[in-house]
Parts: sequence; structure tokens; C-alpha cells
Amino acid sequence: MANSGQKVVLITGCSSGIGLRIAVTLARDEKERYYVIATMRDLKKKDKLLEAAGDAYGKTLTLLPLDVCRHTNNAPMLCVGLLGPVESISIEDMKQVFETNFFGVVRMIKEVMPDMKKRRSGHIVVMSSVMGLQGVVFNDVYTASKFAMEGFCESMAVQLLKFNIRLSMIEPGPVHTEFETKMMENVAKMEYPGVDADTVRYFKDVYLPSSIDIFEAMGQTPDDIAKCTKKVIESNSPRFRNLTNSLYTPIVALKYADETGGLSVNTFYNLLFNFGPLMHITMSILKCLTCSCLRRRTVSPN
Ligand SMILES: NC(=O)C1=CN([C@@H]2O[C@H](COP(=O)(O)OP(=O)(O)OC[C@H]3O[C@@H](n4cnc5c(N)ncnc54)[C@H](OP(=O)(O)O)[C@@H]3O)[C@@H](O)[C@H]2O)C=CC1
Ligand SMILES: CC1=C(/C=C/C(C)=C/C=C/C(C)=C/C=O)C(C)(C)CCC1
Repeated sequence: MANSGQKVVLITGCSSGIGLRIAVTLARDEKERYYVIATMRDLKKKDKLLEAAGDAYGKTLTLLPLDVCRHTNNAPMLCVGLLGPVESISIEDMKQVFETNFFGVVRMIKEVMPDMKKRRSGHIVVMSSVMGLQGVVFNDVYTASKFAMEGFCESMAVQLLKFNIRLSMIEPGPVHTEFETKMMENVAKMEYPGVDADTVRYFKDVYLPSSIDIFEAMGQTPDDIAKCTKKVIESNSPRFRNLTNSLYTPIVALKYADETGGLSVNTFYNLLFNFGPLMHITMSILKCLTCSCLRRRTVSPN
């Protein structure tokens, strides 16, 4: 049980990736300021979390089953991501992504909100994405699910503030987790029924190699996202939007720099179709420039 000085933190999706790392980071806080209720839809997957949590389990971390889709049957679930030409994705699969990414968040907020309103306190932290702020080609449906969630949360934040409840969005770019692995596995198995040859080529030969380069050059670790999330939780005046990767700031800024949308559409078009083949080199240079060993040598004043 939590003691009176501890903040109780309920986290969903703790079987892997970002959710797991946030649960462990908070549960292993040196001052033991958090009591973490780590949830996952299938407790059989608890081993990775328990191994990482070590002796925090049973002390500052407890486990509970929680499926944000409240499945009543054993229907196989998609991963939270969905990639590929829309012509080859069924409406059913698209609805599943919305079921998890949008309605999953809505359900959780509806569950916790009444009690927080009564207490006039609480902080809801939602894992969004840069794709909740900026559309990315061939990620149309995943992006739409995150946009829907951003719109919902942006609207809710105003009402919640009146009850002294904070709402914060974490907006990571690419992060190396099972999300990436599952997407690539899905892509490897993908067939392209009803998709014309040009689109398949743009997806497989232009988008995918660029995307892999971007993951390699810009990818963060779940630990980076957990540290950023902890900072947001610990802030006295938590920000609504929290980009975790400053390399993405210019990409997201494009749409605000030109309200007609032309600047972002044309920039992404050029980046992908005109400079796509150069992406590998550009990303390698970017990686070098942001690598801490080079920064130490070039930026350090001494
Ligand atoms: N990785 C990335 O590049 C980025 C990820 N994000 C976001 O971060 C969040 C976590 O993803 P990430 O850690 O990367 O990916 P992972 O695939 O590693 O983790 C996803 C987690 O969500 C759980 N999950 C899936 N469906 C449900 C459900 N119905 N109810 C409860 N839990 C469920 C999975 O559980 P199970 O093991 O049972 O499948 C798993 O624990 C997602 O919202 C994603 O959109 C945002 C930006 C970038
Ligand atoms: C290919 C390509 C891009 C790809 C971005 C990617 C691959 C982002 C991945 C983000 C993830 C995985 C978010 C998860 O929520 C850019 C930079 C838009 C520029 C245009 C070309």
C-alpha cells in the first residue's frame, strides 16, 4: 500500500517499451516518492517488468491487469502502430488502432476523472507522439488516431484545469521499442492487395529506407522518454505539450509557420521524394553532429 507521503501513479501498457521504463523509473525513485500501479493487459508478460523493477516490486510497485480496450473475447490485437498504404489496410484494422490509441485514452480519462474532480487534484499524462502534431506519409491511420487523441485532450485540458487537474502530453519522435520491431515484422509480412505498383515502390523503396535512417539517427531510448515524463510529473507547473526530441522541433514548427499547410506538405514531399536518397547521408551527418563525443570536442568552451 502507498504511504500518505507517496504519489500514487497508475500506468498502462507496462509489459514493454516506454510504459515499462516509466514504471521502473518511478518505482525506483531514490526518495521513494511514488507508489506505482503498473498495469498490463496480460499478466503473463510481467517478467521483463519485474526483472527491471528488482526489489521495488512489492514495495513501491504493484501489478494489476488492465486492457484499455476492455476486450471481452480473445480477438488478436494489433500493435498500437499501423504503417503502409491505406489501400491495403482494412477498415477493421484501422478501427482497432483507434480503439487502442484513441478510445483507450478516452476510457482511462473517463475512469479516473470523477474522483480527481472530487479531490480537486490529479495529473493525467498521455503518451502522444510527434505524429499527433504532424502527419507522416504512410502512417496515415496511426497519425489520425494520435491527432484525435490530441484534439480530445486539448479540449479536456481546459475543463480539467478548472478542477485543478493537470493534463500533459508527451510527444516522442522515434523510440527504440517493440513498437519499431512489431511494425517492421508487420511490414515484412505485408501484402499489398489493391495497391498500385508505384505506391508499393514509394512505400518500400523510398519511405521505408528513409524511415529506418531516421529511426537510427533520431531514435531515443525508452529511458529518455521515462526521464522526460518524470520531469513533467515533478514539475510544479507541468506543460501541456512536451516534445522529447529537440531534433523534431523544426519539423513540428513548419505547420505553425504557414497556416495554409503548403510549407509542411511541400517540405515533406521534397524531403522524401527529392532528398530521400540523400536521407542516409544527411542522417549520418546529423547523428555525428548530435553525438556527445563530437559535441564535447566542438562545443565545449574549454
Ligand atoms: N516507439 C515509438 O517510436 C513511439 C511510441 N509512441 C507511443 O508510446 C506508447 C508506447 O509504445 P512503445 O512503448 O513504443 O511500444 P511497445 O509495443 O513496446 O509497447 C506498447 C504497450 O502497449 C500495450 N498495449 C497494447 N494494447 C493494449 C491494450 N488494449 N490495453 C493495455 N495495454 C495495451 C502493449 O501490451 P502487450 O504487450 O500486451 O501488447 C505494450 O505494453 C504508444 O502509445 C505509442 O504510440 C510515441 C512515439 C514514438
Ligand atoms: C520518412 C520521413 C520522415 C519520417 C519520420 C518518421 C519515421 C517518424 C517516426 C515517428 C514515430 C515512430 C512516432 C511514433 O509515434 C520525416 C521526418 C517526417 C520527413 C519526411 C520523410
